[in-house]
Amino acid sequence: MTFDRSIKIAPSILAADFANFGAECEAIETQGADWVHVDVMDGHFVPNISFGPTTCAAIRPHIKGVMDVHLMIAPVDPYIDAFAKAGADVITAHVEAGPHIHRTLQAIRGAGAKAGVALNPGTPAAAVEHLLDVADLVCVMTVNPGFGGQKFIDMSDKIRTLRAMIGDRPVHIEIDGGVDVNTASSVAQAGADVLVAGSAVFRGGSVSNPAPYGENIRAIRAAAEGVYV
Ligand SMILES: O=C(CO)[C@@H](O)[C@H](O)COP(=O)(O)O
Repeated sequence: MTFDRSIKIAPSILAADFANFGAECEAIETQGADWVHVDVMDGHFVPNISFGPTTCAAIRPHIKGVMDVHLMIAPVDPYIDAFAKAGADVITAHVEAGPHIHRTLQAIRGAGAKAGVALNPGTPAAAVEHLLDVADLVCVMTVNPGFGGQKFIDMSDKIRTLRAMIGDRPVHIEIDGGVDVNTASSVAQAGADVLVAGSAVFRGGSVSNPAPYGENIRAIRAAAEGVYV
C-alpha cells in the first residue's frame, strides 16, 4: 500500500447484499471504488452485530485493492492476528475501546497491517495527539457507530485540527458515516482523504445492475474534489 493524499472512496459493505458479499466487492471495485471498507461490530462496543474474521477471509479473494477493516469491538487485541491473517490491509481500532490504544496500534503494525485509530463524535482530536507516530490512519466518525444510514454529524473542526496535527506525516484522515454528495465536499475541504460511504454508494444498484454504484462513486468523488456533476 503506497501513501498519497488523493481522494479515495471506500464503500462500506454494511450497505451491501449480505447474501452476496463476494460479488458486491467485485462490483464496487469494477465501478471505481478505491478501498473496500468492512465494518466489524460486536454487539458490545456498539449496539449491533455484523461479521468477523471468517467473513473477511471469505471476501478477501474478491477484493483486488485495499481491504479496510474497521473494528467496532472491545476488546481488540485478542482478535488482531485473526483479522491480519484474514488479509486486512488496514485494521482500525477505536480509541474508546480500551486503555492501551498505543499498544494496540503497535500490535496491528506488528501483525503486518496498517494501523488505524478511530474517534467517536464525542472524542476530541487531542486523544490521538501522542499516537500519530504509531498510526497510519485516523478515522473520524461522523455518526455514532453501529448502524449505516444515519444522519451526518459535522466534525469539520475536528478534521481541521487533525490535519494540522498530522502535518507531513504519512497518516490518512478517513471520514465514516453519512458521507454523500452533500457532505463529501466539506470533509474533503477540511483535510480528509478517505471517504467511507455505505448507503450513498449502494443506493439504487445491485450486483445485476451495478452501474448506479459507479454513478454514486463518481458523484461523491466529484463533490469531494470540488467538481460538481
Ligand atoms: O461504521 C459505520 C457505522 O457504524 C459506517 O461505516 C457506516 O456503515 C457508513 O454507512 P453510511 O452512513 O454511509 O450509510
